[in-house]
Order: sequence, then structure tokens, then C-alpha cells
Amino acid sequence: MTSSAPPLGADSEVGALRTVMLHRPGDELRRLTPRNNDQLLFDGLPWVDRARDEHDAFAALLVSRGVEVLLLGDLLTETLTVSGAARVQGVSAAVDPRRLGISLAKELATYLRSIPAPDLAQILMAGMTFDELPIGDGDGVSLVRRMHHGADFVIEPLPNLLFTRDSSFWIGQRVAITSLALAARARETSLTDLIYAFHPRFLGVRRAYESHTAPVEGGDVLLLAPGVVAVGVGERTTPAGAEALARSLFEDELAHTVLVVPIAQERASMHLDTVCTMVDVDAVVMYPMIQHSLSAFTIRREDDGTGVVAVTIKGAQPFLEAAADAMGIGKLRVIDTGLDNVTAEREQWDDGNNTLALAPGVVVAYERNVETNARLEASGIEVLRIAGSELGSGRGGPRCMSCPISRDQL
Ligand SMILES: NC(=O)NCCC[C@H](N)C(=O)O
Repeated sequence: MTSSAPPLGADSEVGALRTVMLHRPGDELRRLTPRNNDQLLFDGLPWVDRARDEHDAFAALLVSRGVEVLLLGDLLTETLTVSGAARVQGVSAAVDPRRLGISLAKELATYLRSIPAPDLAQILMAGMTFDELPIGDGDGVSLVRRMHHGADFVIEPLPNLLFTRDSSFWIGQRVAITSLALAARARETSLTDLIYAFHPRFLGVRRAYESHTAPVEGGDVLLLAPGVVAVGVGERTTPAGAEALARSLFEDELAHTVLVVPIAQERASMHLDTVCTMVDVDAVVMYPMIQHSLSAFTIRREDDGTGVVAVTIKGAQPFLEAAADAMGIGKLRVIDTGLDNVTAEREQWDDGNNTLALAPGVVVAYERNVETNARLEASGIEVLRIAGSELGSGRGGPRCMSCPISRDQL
């Protein structure tokens, strides 16, 4: 780390953002077809060049506001360049003998370990088809090769890498590599794991939620205030994941209170951050349809002075009340996405609630959510608008597309 780099870590969603990890859309998005887009968790087929333009504009906006932008693809290439162990691990997570058979898997793994780092990074992100297999079928006896269609994947692509918030998140000075619930995304964490383990920028960084496997996705984790974390439980993060995360955060003294928040198990609200994000130290933007029904179980770390971590569970009670209590504020202000149900539902679907705070009261939002953005501004929030017509087809907004690596402490 250079001496001028800001300290790593985050204790809130709104402290001034210093460093963020984004993923510039790449060839993994060109893998999407009408036949696989549902399975790969996209609602349509993005126009990739335009998505990249939109993303470049997002990154440029952050840079213009003094934020250091790190790109996942660059970090991965640098990691694979400096570390042989990273290569071995990355390849073994991508090459699956159960799918390819032992001989093809072995041959492919040997080949991949030998290619230049940028090419390997590209394959680990964008995958590979049988047509693209770089090794010949020698004596022509690979049943796997004969029986697969040329367009089938030898290595599945990772189009959802774009949503860097989900595959890792920082809490305190530690990073958590998450455990993604769905097959289409599971391998993403093998890449964030490599980056944080082997990239020189992150040497010495300690882990949170280490070695836990119950599903926890970063989009479900909201750092409400220093020591206070909300965890959504729904389509992705499971009750077991929330419980394990809470215990782990307590043991590492990264939190004293965790609010576990049930959310509808459906695509529109796949993560807590699709219905609620923080826009100021005491304010959230929230989908109005859930404002009065959202509840929370409050789990607290009890310290009896013996060093043994005990927990208490309270609830469920209304989320807004539980949050304000835990944060030690009288009231959590709510800015909602509109009174008209149809507009609110449309803007929630288009990630109106999924804003990224650059500082208290300053957020990045998709321009298309006109009503939500107007309501944010009417409440005194500065809204920096970005285009997202193509980026949005994966159903994620500015918060989903960013993993804050360094924020000023509150
Ligand atoms: N935090 C988020 O809500 N991330 C958006 C993830 C979208 C992605 N297509 C997914 O379904 O996982």
C-alpha cells in the first residue's frame, strides 16, 4: 500500500467514500443469450458496449468526486501476475472434473496454469465454451467433448461480477468474502478471495466471516451505524447465514447489534438493498410498500466480562423502530419512492432504492427513477444521476455495482 492510500475499511454506508471496487462490464456479458439469461440472472440481453459506456460514466463520476476506483478485472490480472498460488486456486475453482471428466479437466487445468495472466483473468471472468477449447482432442476419445454442443460452457461465465457489492464487503478494517446462494454466482467469490488473499494492495488484511459457508450476500448487509448491522434474509441470505454472520461479527468485535430483517423471497427484492439503502447518517430511501411491514429481530452481543460472547434475540419488532433504537437515534428518517403505488413499484424494480452514498447526504442514483430522485432532493439529499438503461438489465443499481473498500469513519 502506498503511504497516500486511505486506510482500508468501512464502518457505515455513508462515511465519505475514498476507495471503491467496481467491475467494468466485459465479455462475460456477451455470453448472455435468450436461452440462458434467466439462469444467469439477467432480465434481458444488455447491449454490452453501451453498458460499458454507462459504467465508464459511473466510474468517471466517482473519480470526479475524489473517489479512487479499483477495477476487479485489473486487480485479478495483477493478482494472477504476482502469485502462482493464485493461479492454481483460480484454475481449480473454475475447472470442474465432475462436469468435464478427469482427463479433460486435468489437461485444461495444466494449460490454463501456463497462459499469461491477462488471458487467464479473462477466462476466469468470461468463461469458455467447448468451441473455444484451446487443446485438441488427441486421439478423439473424449466422450465429454463429443457429447457436448460447441456452445456449451466448459467454464461458466460470471456476468454478475458487475455487482461487486455481493461477493465481498468490508466491515471495520476487515473484508468478508461472502457465500453466494445461487449456482450462477457461486464462483464469483473464488475471484474476490484471490484478490484479497494475494494482491499486494491487500496484504495483511484480515477476514470477517471466515470459513463460514451458510449463504450471506453483501447486498443483504447494511452497515447502519458503527457497530450496528442490518442483514436481510430472503431469496439469498438464509437465517443460518444471518445467524452465523452475527456470531462471527460479535466474536471479532466488529458489531454489537445485528438486525435480521425478513424480506420477501422474490426477485424484485432479492437483497435488502433493493428495498432500502442509507442516504444519510439518519436517513434511508425505502420502498413505501414495505415501510410499515418491514420487521427485524434484534441480536445483541452480551459481554458478561468473562470474554465469553453470549447473544440475546429480541423481536420481531418494526424495522424502523429497531434500527433507530440500535443506532441510538430518536428516529430513522424515511424517504420513500413515491406515493403512487405503480410508480413506486416501477422505480423499486428499476433500483430507485439502490443508491450509493458518497458522503452523508450525497448519493449516486439511476436517472430514470425520476420520482424517487425528486423526493430525495426534496428531502435535502444531493442526487448525482447516472444512466443505467443497459446496466439495469441485471437488476442492480449503483450500490449493487460497488464494493466500498475505504470510507471515512463516522
Ligand atoms: N445487491 C444487489 O441487489 N445486487 C444485484 C444483483 C443482481 C444479479 N443479477 C442477481 O440476481 O444476483
